[in-house]
Amino acid sequence: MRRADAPASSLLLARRLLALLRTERGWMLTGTMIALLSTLAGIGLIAVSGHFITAMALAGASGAAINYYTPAALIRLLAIVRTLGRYLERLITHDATLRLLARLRSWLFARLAPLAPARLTVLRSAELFSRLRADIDALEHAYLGIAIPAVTAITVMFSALIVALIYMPWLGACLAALFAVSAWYLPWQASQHGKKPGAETVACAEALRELTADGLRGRAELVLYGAEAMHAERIVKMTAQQQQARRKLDGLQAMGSAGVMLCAQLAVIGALALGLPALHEGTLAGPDLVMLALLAQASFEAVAPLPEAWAQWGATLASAQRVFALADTPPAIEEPAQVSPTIEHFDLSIRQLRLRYNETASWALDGVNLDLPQGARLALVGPSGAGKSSLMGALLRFYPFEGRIALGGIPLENLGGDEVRSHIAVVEQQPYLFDASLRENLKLGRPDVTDEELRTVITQARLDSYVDSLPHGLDTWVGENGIRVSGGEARRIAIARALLMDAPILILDEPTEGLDAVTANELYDSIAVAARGRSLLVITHRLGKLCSLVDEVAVMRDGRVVERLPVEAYRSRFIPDAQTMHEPSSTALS
Ligand SMILES: Nc1ncnc2c1ncn2[C@@H]1O[C@H](COP(=O)(O)OP(=O)(O)OP(=O)(O)O)[C@@H](O)[C@H]1O
Repeated sequence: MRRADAPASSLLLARRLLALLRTERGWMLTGTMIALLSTLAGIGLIAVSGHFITAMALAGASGAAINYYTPAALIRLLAIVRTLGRYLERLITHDATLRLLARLRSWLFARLAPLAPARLTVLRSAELFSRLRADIDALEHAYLGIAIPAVTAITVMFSALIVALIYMPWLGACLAALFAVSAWYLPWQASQHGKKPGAETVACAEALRELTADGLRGRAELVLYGAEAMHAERIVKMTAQQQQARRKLDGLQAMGSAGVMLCAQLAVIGALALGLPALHEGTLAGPDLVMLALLAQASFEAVAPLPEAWAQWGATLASAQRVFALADTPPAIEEPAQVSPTIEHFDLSIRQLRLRYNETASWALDGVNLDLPQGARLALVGPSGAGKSSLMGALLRFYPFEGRIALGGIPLENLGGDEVRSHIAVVEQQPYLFDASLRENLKLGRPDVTDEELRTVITQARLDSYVDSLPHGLDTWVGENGIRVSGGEARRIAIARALLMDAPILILDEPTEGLDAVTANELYDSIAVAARGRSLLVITHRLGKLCSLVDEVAVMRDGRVVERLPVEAYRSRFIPDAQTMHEPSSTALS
């Protein structure tokens, strides 16, 4: 049953892939046609040249006069078509490939974006990266490595058969048999035997990427625990396994190529064996025999790439299957069918909110009730695992939930995810800085922002002296390979980003966690400016000096808000000396 299903699903995958790439079909078709034309011209050149040289030799020997001009002109034409065709083929097919790549990547990215973060957290980043890169590359290779060789080989075989049948039907039959062996049997055998090592190579490559990425991320721990050699050993073992599988594949490919070459030589022998008697009988001219033998041999040049193309086909389908499976994953959050209603005010109300990360997990939020009226300033405190970040995830419409959250009286389910997030600015504990300039990083939520507006928020976020100290100011590269950004600076950049968003609600997730007292102190001013005129929700384990930013405190424990009280009452409960802010330990809350 499974076997009967397989071709249908392969066909379906191929059709879906073609449909996806239809916007580029003009370029693809042009490239294919030019590739075909230049291959046919190359084969024609060999056959016609053989014919011409033989005819000239025979004419020279017998002293007969022959027409030099027509074949010489034809040879020149074929040579020009072949040379120009090769050049144009490279140009157009590579351009088409790059277009395909861009189209596939942007398509997949657009399909993945709504899956973040709820659906993508189940995939390890290396796996996701591998799918985005290697699988898309494999799909893009389908055009250059499979479609063009297949179309070219089929057309060349068909043309060679017609010519052979016209001159010698038996040569046609002989060629048909040899084409069947080289274009179907050998590639089929290669693909059957190549399945296992092929899958192994892909799996090893993925594992190697994961191992390398993991080793780089955890390099400090590897050095600290003296485990570098052990990690390196695992990489070496995996590389050896990959090389072993690769060797098997290379062996199969070499055997396939040798088989095709053998078929080409057999075709020449066949042409001569069948043609020589005809030559003696006078039913076939000498130049025609040479032309047929050369044509038969040259046709196999077009057949030669087929074993690899065939082997590639299985890997391409496997890649297509993985990519489509990922792209078809339904988003965790369903967007409302109708246009979001206009929000009149920004009161937030949460009732009986429950959230868990999968069907079998325990509830991360288990009946949260909380109000954040417009303009209110509230701190949400609680020990690790109490559910503070989960509450933020639900508010931002990242995760599905039970119960009710309403923004301006409108249930979140009736608002689009982007609509909700456009009203809530978040300053994360560890803001991500893209591998780009500071300007690009700041403009993330507002690409159209003017330099003047940028300057204003930079001043408000107290980033001005930092920006002035940078070698290229706002154009300084700050991402992975750029300058080092301290925890405090990164937080300020995030605050400036949030200010640019101009959202009525601001959420700060552990805004001073990991910062020294001086840096944290400096940050309060920036936060106070960012919070002005907005509802503020500060998420933290320990309130500390953040209490100066809020009026009330909600205490979370075990997925619920267990208490809400004015900030003074909260402080007096835990802090005998409010000036030094001895810790209101999160465990003391429980
Ligand atoms: N992406 C996730 N997948 C599965 N479980 C999760 C995920 N995120 C959080 N949890 C679980 O949900 C519960 C609440 O975690 P959450 O991160 O919301 O708490 P928190 O109060 O923000 O903790 P912290 O202050 O340490 O960040 C915990 O039991 C945690 O293990």
